[in-house]
Amino acid sequence: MATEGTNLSGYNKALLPNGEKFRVGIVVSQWNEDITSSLYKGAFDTLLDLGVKPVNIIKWEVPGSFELIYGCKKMQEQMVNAVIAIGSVIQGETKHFDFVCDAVAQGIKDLNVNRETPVIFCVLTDNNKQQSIDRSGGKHGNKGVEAAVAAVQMADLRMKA
Ligand SMILES: Nc1c(NC[C@H](O)[C@H](O)[C@H](O)CO)[nH]c(=O)[nH]c1=O
Ligand SMILES: CC(=O)[C@@H](O)COP(=O)(O)O
Repeated sequence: MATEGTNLSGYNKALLPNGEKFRVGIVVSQWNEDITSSLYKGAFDTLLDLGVKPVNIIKWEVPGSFELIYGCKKMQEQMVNAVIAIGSVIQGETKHFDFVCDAVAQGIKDLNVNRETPVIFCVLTDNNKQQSIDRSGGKHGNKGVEAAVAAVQMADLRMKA
């Protein structure tokens, strides 16, 4: 199902684990900062709503989405239960978009495969700015909210597994 017709901000708190015991690291790209700051706010506010304590949310910034790979790798070493990677990649004139998106997706996949701390993929890969706006607090909701819910669920899974 595409994002169209769903809402990225919808969740049922009663069906989710309590986040009070979790520490969550969030690595945020500075490219398209208007978009990534909205994604971060959605994630931060949702983590608090799910019981994560403010002192247990660690935020780092990196230059661009490509650097999320390295930033998340180092965040995994910070004794956190989950990591959220936040970025916004928007198609330009060249194939650079394809290489950045593929590299980041593969790099974050590798961090999940090769290490124990789950890394949540909260990277928008949009054809244009309006699609990014629609998915970071616009008509389709906020992917940062979706990412925070996934982070708490995966932290809980890791603790049980
Ligand atoms: N065009 C976008 C970029 N490009 C920058 C790269 O992510 C990287 O920082 C650079 O190639 C140096 O290694 N990054 C985004 O996050 N979003 C874009 O739209
Ligand atoms: C995703 C990118 O790197 C892209 O926005 C850069 O734009 P361009 O392809 O026009 O150089």
